[in-house]
This record gives sequence, C-alpha cells and structure tokens, in this order.
Amino acid sequence: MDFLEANETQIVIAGFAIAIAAFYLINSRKPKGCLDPEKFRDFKLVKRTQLSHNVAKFKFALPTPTSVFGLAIGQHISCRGKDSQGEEVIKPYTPTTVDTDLGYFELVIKMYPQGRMSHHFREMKEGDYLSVKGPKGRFKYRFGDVRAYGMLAGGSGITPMFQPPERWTGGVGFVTKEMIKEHLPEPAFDIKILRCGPPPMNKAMAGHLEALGYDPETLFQF
Ligand SMILES: Cc1cc2nc3c(=O)[nH]c(=O)nc-3n(C[C@H](O)[C@H](O)[C@H](O)COP(=O)(O)OP(=O)(O)OC[C@H]3O[C@@H](n4cnc5c(N)ncnc54)[C@H](O)[C@@H]3O)c2cc1C
Repeated sequence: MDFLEANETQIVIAGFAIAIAAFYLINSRKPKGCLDPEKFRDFKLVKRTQLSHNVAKFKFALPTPTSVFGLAIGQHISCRGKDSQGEEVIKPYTPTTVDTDLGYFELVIKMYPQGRMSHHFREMKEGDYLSVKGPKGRFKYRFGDVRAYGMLAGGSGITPMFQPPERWTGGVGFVTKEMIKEHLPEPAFDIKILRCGPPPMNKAMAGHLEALGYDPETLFQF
C-alpha cells in the first residue's frame, strides 16, 4: 500500500514537471509582442500617407523587421500625445494591421479641426515617435467561437473591421434595416454582430437590430 502511494506521488510530481516544461516550451516558441500593457513604448513613424483631406495612414516601425506587434484582432491601443495647448492627451486607436504583418503596424486616423489628439497626429512627421500602450479592449476574436460574424461600422469605427477580412465584401452606404437583413447573418444563438461607429449610428443600429429580433447576448458594441 505504502509502495503504491509513493508511486502515485511520483506520477503526480512527474505529471506536474511535464506540464511546467510544456508550458515553458510553448511560451518560449510564441513570438513575444512589442507592447506593454503597463508602460508606454515609443515607435518611429516611417511613412505617412494622406488618404483624404482629413484622413491619413501612419506606418510605424517595430524594433526589427521580424518583430510582432502583439495585438489580438479586435483589440486596440492607447496613444499618447500633446494637444495644441501642450497638454498631454491619451486616446484609443485600432491598428488596421494584424500580427502576421511583421516589423510594422499602421493606424488610419481621422483628424478633426478642434480635436486634441488630432492635433498631435496632424503635426507628426516621418521620423517622429509615438508613445503607445496596450493591448486594451474587452473583445477578443477567437476562430470558431461563433458560426458567423456580422459587422456594422461607420466613421473611424471602420478601423477595427479592417482587421479580419482580406477585402470588404459586404454592403456600403447608409445602413438601413433592409441592408442589415440582406447582408448580416440572421438572428441565431451562435452568431455575433459587432458594431463600431459614431454614437448616433450605434444608437440607430441598436434599434434596427432589436426590431429584427437579435438577442442582446449576440450583440457587441466596441
Ligand atoms: C476602441 C476605439 C478605437 C478607435 N480607433 C480609431 C482609429 O483607428 N482611428 C481614428 O481616427 N479614431 C479612432 N477612434 C477615435 C479616437 O479615439 C478619438 O476619439 C478621435 O481620434 C478624436 O480624438 P481627438 O482627441 O482628436 O478629438 P476630441 O478632442 O475628442 O474631439 C472630437 C470632436 O469633438 C469636437 N469637439 C471637441 N471639443 C469640443 C467642444 N468643446 N465643443 C464642440 N466640439 C468639440 C472636435 O472638434 C472634434 O470634432 C477610436 C475610438 C475607440 C473608442
């Protein structure tokens, strides 16, 4: 009996040792990200592309050409800058790139005339550094979690939706109830509808989704 108990203890200890070794092996193989959730880190602006009169794409370099940013799809970052009065300002932004884009990340920013962080981005030149902290956010995309996603986006809320699809194949334009019915998965327990837009749009979409019979449990607002 004593012999059996001693053997069982050894098996349990061996099991623990294997589990710890496997944990370290898996984690040492996982590429480390460049973000720190506690501390701001600086990234160099290497390219700035004007997309319209008030929207620009900002490309930032990671420490090496093979570095991984370390941001799950659907999560965002905090960016720190200075407003026109020289006061510190921190705002959330969602990169349009994903972790398979090695060595860099990109932000698409809409700059408002009186916007505080907009001022910082408007002033940024190639070679300047941006302070970034993260990852942040309640939403985490995991493949297979639901059967289908539906996405409703407007304004700068389009940026989180740029991440998952290679190319947008859904509808474009003023979003009506009919448009939702045509393009989004029908109400069901195993789908998720994501929405991200200006507050009036989010409110209108919430009304349409409720009227169409979507369960609130299947809705997520960024
Ligand atoms: C999760 C998340 C992700 C986001 N991702 C992106 C992204 O990828 N790209 C992007 O461009 N944005 C994104 N945003 C929005 C972003 O965080 C900022 O809200 C946006 O850049 C505006 O910030 P700002 O400091 O420039 O403007 P603010 O200073 O907040 O001003 C916003 C607007 O209000 C007006 N305003 C400000 N003060 C007054 C006042 N006293 N009276 C009247 N009007 C006033 C300004 O003129 C401007 O039009 C995201 C937001 C969230 C929550």
